[in-house]
Amino acid sequence: MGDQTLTFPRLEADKLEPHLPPRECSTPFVTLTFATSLDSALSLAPGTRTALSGPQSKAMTHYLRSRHDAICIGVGTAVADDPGLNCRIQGVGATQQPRPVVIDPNLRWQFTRQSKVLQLAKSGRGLAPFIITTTGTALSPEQQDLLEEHGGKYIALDRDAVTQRVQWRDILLALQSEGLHSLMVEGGGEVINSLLEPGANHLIDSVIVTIAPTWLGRGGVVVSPARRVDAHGHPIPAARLADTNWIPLGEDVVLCGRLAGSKET
Ligand SMILES: NC(=O)c1ccc[n+]([C@@H]2O[C@H](COP(=O)([O-])OP(=O)(O)OC[C@H]3O[C@@H](n4cnc5c(N)ncnc54)[C@H](O)[C@@H]3O)[C@@H](O)[C@H]2O)c1
Ligand SMILES: Nc1nc(=O)c(N)c(NC[C@H](O)[C@H](O)[C@H](O)COP(=O)(O)O)[nH]1
Repeated sequence: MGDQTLTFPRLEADKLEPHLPPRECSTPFVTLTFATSLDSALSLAPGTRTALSGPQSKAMTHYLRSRHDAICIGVGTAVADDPGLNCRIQGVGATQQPRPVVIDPNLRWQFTRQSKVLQLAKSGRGLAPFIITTTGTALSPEQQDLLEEHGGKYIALDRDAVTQRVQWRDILLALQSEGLHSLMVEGGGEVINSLLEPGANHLIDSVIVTIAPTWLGRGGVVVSPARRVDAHGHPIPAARLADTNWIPLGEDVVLCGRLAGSKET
């Protein structure tokens, strides 16, 4: 996403305010946010990064980062994007950077000293990641040293016995015990779809989606959570937003809301 400093106008920031974590929050506040095409795609293919946001909504994403303690992605995104995961809003200094969190249960991410997130941590323009992995996974001492040298660490959590995934509730509790009280979940597809499933979506406090005026076409990484069924086994919608606010930003529109039927914001 480039390296220049970004600004986000106060007028637009005020419109987002009802959808953001309060300045002080004790329980973890979870914001789900991503950029999507008109056909619900996050990128053209799993291993590639696709620019969807225009300049104004890109600045908004960095403004959102300035308002959260931590930002979370899955390992698929870490591998595809070599992300920076810092905040480049003008005036946000080294002490106000969000903590990157990468969910990597099987330690697929082979980060190096050259990885963007570690370079930014080294130069004081961001923080090194906390990597969520699973209990019993063998850590490489070299990777662990490299991560800790930059101020990051591994956090090992148990897998859920049924799904074999790490439960979102456990991730939030672990982050809370690290003093991280608001989390911005950025993607990718598997992370977003798993968070939108019925067992987890009650944990989402706010949803902020950038919709770009483009169709990426079939074969991309899409946001499309598993369907639910009613008592008769008939499919019903997976989730819906309530209290929506549509904010045009350049050629994009930003859709804010909360999940209908989930906890109050
Ligand atoms: N447009 C956007 O806003 C946006 C945002 C983020 C990523 N992306 C794109 O999305 C693509 C990557 O998406 P993806 O679906 O391939 O990967 P992903 O980033 O969702 O990572 C998937 C991996 O994360 C782990 N994971 C996710 N949820 C888990 C859970 N609950 N428990 C345990 N492990 C879990 C698993 O190992 C899984 O294989 C890339 O192309 C990236 O550029 C786009
Ligand atoms: N808002 C937004 N608009 C986009 O057009 C786009 N492609 C992403 N993508 C998000 C992204 O894939 C992950 O959140 C990154 O991996 C973060 O990377 P940076 O810190 O920006 O380097 N996000």
